[in-house]
Amino acid sequence: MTTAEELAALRAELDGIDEALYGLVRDRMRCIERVGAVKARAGMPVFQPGRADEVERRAAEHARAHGLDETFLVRLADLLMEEAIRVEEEIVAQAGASAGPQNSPPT
Ligand SMILES: C=C(O[C@@H]1C=C(C(=O)O)C=C[C@H]1O)C(=O)O
Repeated sequence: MTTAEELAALRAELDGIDEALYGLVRDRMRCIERVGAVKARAGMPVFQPGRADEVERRAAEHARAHGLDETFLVRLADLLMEEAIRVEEEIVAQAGASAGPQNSPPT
């Protein structure tokens, strides 16, 4: 196999892995939408610091257990949470807007 062929095969493998990874990100975001709907219904704040710490801790633990760089995996978890919070905020805002004036305090 030439170097070019070897690289092409590895890059095709990477493309497949990326597709699988993006599919999991999509699944995570669908789940986040459901979390956002629950929080909107319960009037809970979107950002839950205790849970965010736990997600970071689990990422660090996974990195240590599987020989990945801890800082990298925690950054990845933070990036996923950043997007999750943006989407949840949107869902909560929409739920508030569509609830209409009956949700506002009396004037
Ligand atoms: C998903 C949640 O909401 C936010 C997003 C998180 C995530 O993407 O894992 C974690 C903490 C939260 O602030 C949650 O509260 O569970």
